[in-house]
Amino acid sequence: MSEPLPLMKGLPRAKIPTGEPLVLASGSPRRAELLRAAGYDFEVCPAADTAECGVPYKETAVEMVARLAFQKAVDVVRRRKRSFILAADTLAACGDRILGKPKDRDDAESMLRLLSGQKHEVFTGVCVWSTGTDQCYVDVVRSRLQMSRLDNEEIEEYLDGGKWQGKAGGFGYQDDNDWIEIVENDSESNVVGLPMERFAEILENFAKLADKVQKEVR
Ligand SMILES: Cc1cn([C@H]2C[C@H](O)[C@@H](COP(=O)(O)OP(=O)(O)OP(=O)(O)O)O2)c(=O)[nH]c1=O
Repeated sequence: MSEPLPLMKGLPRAKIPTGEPLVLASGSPRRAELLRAAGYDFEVCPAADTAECGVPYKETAVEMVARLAFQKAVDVVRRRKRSFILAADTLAACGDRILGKPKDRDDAESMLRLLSGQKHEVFTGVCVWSTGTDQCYVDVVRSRLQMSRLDNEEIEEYLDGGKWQGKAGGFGYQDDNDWIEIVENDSESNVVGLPMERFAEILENFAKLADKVQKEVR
């Protein structure tokens, strides 16, 4: 088995406040790996792709990740009894462009060319929901990053390797090259899909933070 990445070490863990089983409402291998590395027991129950629908007019990246994390949680809440559900959504943003997962290699290439040499941001929206107490909380964590200037050869080689697939912005911070530096909010786990430090804080303060959800929302 390969060594865990340095960013998977020393991650915080907190107790699930309601005692319900933790359910990860995401098919992201990174999120599962982060939770596992921190020592959480959990089950994976990904939200349906249709939970990521809707293109509201002039939505900001913060609004979008919050909405998508909430929609993914709702989708799984409808199917689960007595669970503590965790959903998330990650997007990159550069200038006024919001970058999701690339549709194909060409899309990934245009994202990489846009990010090359640029400061940019990664936002992760997190939604936690107790089905027992019907309480829910949504939060967004932002990290600022700097991408090195990439030459054509580096871009082609990265694209050929296929690691861009399934990653917002077409690039993985965890992929072993040193192209990206975090310049603000040093949460590596946030950048790769789940802000573990914030998640632990939310669990510790859930009773104070969470709002009661109207039953009709389900
Ligand atoms: C910016 C960045 C994102 N990512 C990943 C995290 C997420 O898995 C993915 C963004 O896509 P998401 O839509 O947030 O998540 P997902 O499709 O993988 O899973 P699900 O919808 O079931 O929750 O990009 C990295 O792995 N490394 C990075 O550096």
